[in-house]
Amino acid sequence: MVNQDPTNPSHALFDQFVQSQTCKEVQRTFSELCHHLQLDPRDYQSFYTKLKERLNYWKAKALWIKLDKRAQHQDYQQGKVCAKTKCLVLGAGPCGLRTAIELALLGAQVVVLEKRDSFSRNNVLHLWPYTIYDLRGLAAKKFYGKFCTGALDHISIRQLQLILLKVSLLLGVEVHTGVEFKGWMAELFPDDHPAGKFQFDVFISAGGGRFVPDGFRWKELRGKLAIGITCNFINHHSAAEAQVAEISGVARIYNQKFFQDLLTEKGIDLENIVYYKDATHYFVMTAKKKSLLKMGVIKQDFSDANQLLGQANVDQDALLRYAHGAAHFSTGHRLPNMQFALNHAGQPDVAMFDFTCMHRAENASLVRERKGKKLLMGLVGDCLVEPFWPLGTGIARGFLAAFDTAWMVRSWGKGKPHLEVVAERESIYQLLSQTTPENINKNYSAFSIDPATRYQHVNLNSIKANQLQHLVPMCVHGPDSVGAFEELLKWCQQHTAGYDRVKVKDLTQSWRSGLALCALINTFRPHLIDMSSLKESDSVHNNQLAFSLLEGELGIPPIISASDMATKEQIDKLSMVLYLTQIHDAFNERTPTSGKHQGNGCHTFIEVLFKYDCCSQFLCSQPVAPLSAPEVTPDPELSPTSMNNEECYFCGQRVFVLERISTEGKFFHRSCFTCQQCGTTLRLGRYTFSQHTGKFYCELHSEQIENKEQSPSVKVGLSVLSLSRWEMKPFCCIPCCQLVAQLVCTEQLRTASG
Ligand SMILES: NC(=O)C1=CN([C@@H]2O[C@H](COP(=O)(O)OP(=O)(O)OC[C@H]3O[C@@H](n4cnc5c(N)ncnc54)[C@H](OP(=O)(O)O)[C@@H]3O)[C@@H](O)[C@H]2O)C=CC1
Repeated sequence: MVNQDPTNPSHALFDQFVQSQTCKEVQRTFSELCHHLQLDPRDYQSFYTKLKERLNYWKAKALWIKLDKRAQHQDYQQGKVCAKTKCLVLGAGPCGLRTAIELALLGAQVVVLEKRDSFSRNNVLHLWPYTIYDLRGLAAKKFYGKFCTGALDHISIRQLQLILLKVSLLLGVEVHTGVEFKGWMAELFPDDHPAGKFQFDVFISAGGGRFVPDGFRWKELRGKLAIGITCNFINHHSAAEAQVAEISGVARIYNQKFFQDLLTEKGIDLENIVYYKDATHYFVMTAKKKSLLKMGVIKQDFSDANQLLGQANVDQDALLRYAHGAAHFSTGHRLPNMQFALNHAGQPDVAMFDFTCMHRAENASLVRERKGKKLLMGLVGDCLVEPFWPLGTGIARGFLAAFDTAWMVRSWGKGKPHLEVVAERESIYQLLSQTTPENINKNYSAFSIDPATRYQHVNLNSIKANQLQHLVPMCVHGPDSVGAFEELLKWCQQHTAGYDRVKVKDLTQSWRSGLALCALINTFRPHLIDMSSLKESDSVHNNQLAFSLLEGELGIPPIISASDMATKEQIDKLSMVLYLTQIHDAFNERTPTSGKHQGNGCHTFIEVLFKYDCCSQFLCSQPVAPLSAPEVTPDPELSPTSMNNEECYFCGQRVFVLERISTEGKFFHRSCFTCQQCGTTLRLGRYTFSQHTGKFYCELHSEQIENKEQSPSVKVGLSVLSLSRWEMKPFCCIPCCQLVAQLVCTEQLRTASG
């Protein structure tokens, strides 16, 4: 090669690396380059710097300029911000690799595991303008000269993975292929793989739609049956093939004649079709069930989509004929020599699937304890939100989530309290499903991992830490928290000592009769309670009195009902700790005015507890009111709901923290969470929520409701209903049916690989 120094083999190796066209080749040439330059790729902190120093080659320099520009962004703080963070990324799909790059730029040690040992996906992805800009910034064109030339706005998954793999390796990411992550117990396969020794404090799953790690919950959202077919034909790159125009999306309502002719000529009935010319000739179409049955592609009609499209019910040869016929016709019979490309299994690359059903994780992050240490977990890509093909959102939202995840890891690396890290991530996650090319910021050059550069109207605090207690484990064993509990106990003992029938020995049983709580209140507000009037046996009354006073005077809501407190076999220690902590903090604002004791107790338990993530679910959502001299004697019979702002969404009754569950931003009793139609108890991971009616349904009735709501006179009405149920809010606001029809149908499959 003319451009390289013939005396320097590293230049040739570098060229080979840049031009490699398979995953294996990239890994091999990279390893040879490292070997030649005497670089250890595991030396992640200085690998990139040393590589730049040792590879004095103008072609490489052009690449460094691009990567340096990105790396110098202030968000990364010169790669120091996550210097102590160790991240395991599962999946070397486009989203896993894109995330890995950002984590490496933050200075983290990053290991990627991928169970496949080759990149074999021919399907073509539509790229939103910002993703094109982003990939250009990562020197995509240096690795793939044809990247988005002219008006092209798509790329094959395989090619995209190759680009991202190369950038990842250059930035010091360790990528292992042919390794499967088997879960926390079984860890890796093969089980003796060296990556099994990697100790990490951040785990990012980018394993695609089928891999969701333990701890994350999914929502399944169903729309109208829609059957997608993808197929790839070999691109021989002949002049005749070059002449054939791409179809960036043709929908039935715009070209009735085209679809009618296709039906007449071939018996193929489609809603729409897209054709992209890339490494392959790639087609994606939505086919009507009736024509698939008629053409013998689907053998038997079933109402269940899984059964309908199950392997046993599909005639593969008929499917090939169907796909071939549609592709041939739609390109005006001008594509010569149409041979199917092969998929990773060596079979003709044709797939038929149901894209009616979408999955979406309820949360994008959580914290777990693993091997005695805190582990931050996050989801990106299809395992976070399965893309709705007709909107072509896969990569665009996948990359946004990758940046958001990197922002989360940055906060983690900076030592932000765990609950706050998760709360911020979840606040940002709320925006993802509503993002469109139109409503993201347009200044692409300013895009960074900081969400404010990309989303309009970001509120990093829209979800509060106290709503996320289930995502962050409680640590009651840490030495500091044990100390804090003892200190709290001591404070309680100090301020209840000397009261008749009160002996505080612990933070649970000693409080059952309610007398200890009343004594605590009496110490600080003696005129609120006449202790002599209380009977030890009347524990429900005593507890109710104490709870009402504490809520009315201090704004501290009870965590449990008075009767449960009196009769429940077990009193939850941590709940009590946090309840008493709030009382402590509220009373600590002031010293006792009179009563048996003077002086305040200990310092802030909450701080210690927060430090150890003893979560804030029990903390009052309003600031605790400072104690003021009461004007009136509170009524001991005060209704527990009278000051209640935590009502069950279903029954309207008070829902105590300990008995409540929440989803869709609503709080309710576990027992009230039932299907609106049949009363079956619902599970958090399996229900349908209608945004129209605000009601919850079981799987069976979600379909019936959907059918009922479908108006036969306005067919797209169902799509509107479905889209709104999938929280694509901009669509539901469009009043004009025609406009909706246009949006749904033109977008459908325009960007289909999504
Ligand atoms: N057919 C298509 O057209 C597809 C398109 N895409 C596009 O790519 C976009 C981004 O996808 P992305 O989220 O990155 O997901 P991908 O599916 O592209 O990548 C995930 C990778 O992780 C691998 N994986 C899954 N489980 C494990 C495991 N336990 N251990 C190790 N590796 C594992 C998967 O292998 P395996 O696949 O063998 O499970 C896959 O190679 C999508 O939104 C979509 O646009 C993605 C997938 C398919």
